[in-house]
Amino acid sequence: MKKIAVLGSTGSIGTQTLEVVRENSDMQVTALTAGHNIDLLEKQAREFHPRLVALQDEEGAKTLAVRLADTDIQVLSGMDGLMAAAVEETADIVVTAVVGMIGIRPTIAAIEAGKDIALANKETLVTAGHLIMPLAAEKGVRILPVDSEHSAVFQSINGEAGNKIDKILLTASGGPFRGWTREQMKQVRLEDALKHPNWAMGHKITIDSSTMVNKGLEVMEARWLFGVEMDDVQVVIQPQSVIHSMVQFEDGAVIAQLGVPDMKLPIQYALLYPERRTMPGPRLDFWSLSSINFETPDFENFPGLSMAYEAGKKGGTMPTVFNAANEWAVAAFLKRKIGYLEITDIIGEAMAHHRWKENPCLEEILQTEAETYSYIESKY
Ligand SMILES: NC(=O)C1=CN([C@@H]2O[C@H](COP(=O)(O)OP(=O)(O)OC[C@H]3O[C@@H](n4cnc5c(N)ncnc54)[C@H](OP(=O)(O)O)[C@@H]3O)[C@@H](O)[C@H]2O)C=CC1
Ligand SMILES: CC(=O)[C@@H](O)[C@H](O)COP(=O)(O)O
Ligand SMILES: [Mn+2]
Repeated sequence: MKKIAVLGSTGSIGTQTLEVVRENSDMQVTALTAGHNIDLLEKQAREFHPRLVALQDEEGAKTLAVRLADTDIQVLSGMDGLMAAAVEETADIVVTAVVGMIGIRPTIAAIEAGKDIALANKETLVTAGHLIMPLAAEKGVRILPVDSEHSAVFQSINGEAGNKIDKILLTASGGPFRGWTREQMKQVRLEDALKHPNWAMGHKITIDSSTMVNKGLEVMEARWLFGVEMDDVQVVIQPQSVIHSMVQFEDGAVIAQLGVPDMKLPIQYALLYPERRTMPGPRLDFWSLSSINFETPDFENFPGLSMAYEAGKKGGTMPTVFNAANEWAVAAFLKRKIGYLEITDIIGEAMAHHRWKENPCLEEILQTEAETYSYIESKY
């Protein structure tokens, strides 16, 4: 029996993880967490019978405890609840499906407790990869990628132990504004940015895809997961999101993973690795697929991607500034408090203002996040 804790179970990745669990009778849920969605968390708790559930919202957790009083499920709240779910003793693997760098502390706690990590929460690796990867190695736990591109790379290097990666070719859809100029993007509304061409995802990552910041975060994520340099990761626009990513080896061979855009495959692969198992759903039909296209990324009109390379190459606290500024700006854009182009303007301003530190510890990462927020709030 595979015992699974899901951090962020009410979100896009969380609910798809539970669909995978529903389809596999040898999987069992040990803990579930959410931010505020008390109704869905209660429903999930009643269906999957975890030992504990945690809600970020303290008041909501009190209500949930009353609602679940007829069960033996423990109800916790806040960061303590998230941490307890991450280290719940019976779990083998923790799916990190919370959004944002709030995931750093529970991910570190889970690794310290010896749990394998099915990692969706890319912001954690971007900001704390230099702490997490060595810790995982020391504890002998596996960091199994859930992000579709990283799962594709992981699948492409399966069986290639000992062979050096020459280049990771990280595919990007280009988002809803592919081919647009900054001038055209001035009028972008929230509703436009939330229309991803190929994937149905949570709001934050959908906005990140539209600005190409998602791809920038993914370049940094790949650098930590696969132990390569930033310049060894090349972004390739593949508008249909059919090729999920590719790896070029030293002899020039390129190995890719393809499939329909469906996150349940990378989720199941991470949970069952190295086993592949039947999965219901549509398949790629090469007879009806008219074309697979490629384009070069537009670094000028999508400065979020250039700034991500700059932040990743600088290292230290700079990826945290890049990420924290983006989290702040996307949250403000989702509340219609800033315009679309201000998202990347804010990231640039925060990076230019930052006093850089090398090799930050956890406290310094969280302090950098707080300082980045205060700087932006003093201006916006
Ligand atoms: N969606 C996708 O297809 C993909 C997502 N990812 C990554 O996976 C992660 C999750 O993305 P996604 O599922 O889209 O996000 P969602 O916004 O759909 O879900 C986020 C989950 O985290 C919970 N949550 C939000 N804020 C907090 C908080 N402050 N404390 C505790 N829990 C919180 C939410 O609870 P509530 O519902 O109560 O708000 C929800 O359960 C992100 O890092 C994203 O980049 C990577 C690849 C693909
Ligand atoms: C499904 C997934 O992994 C997302 O990160 C997706 O890749 C976003 O699409 P973009 O390629 O548009 O960023
Ligand atoms: Mn992705």
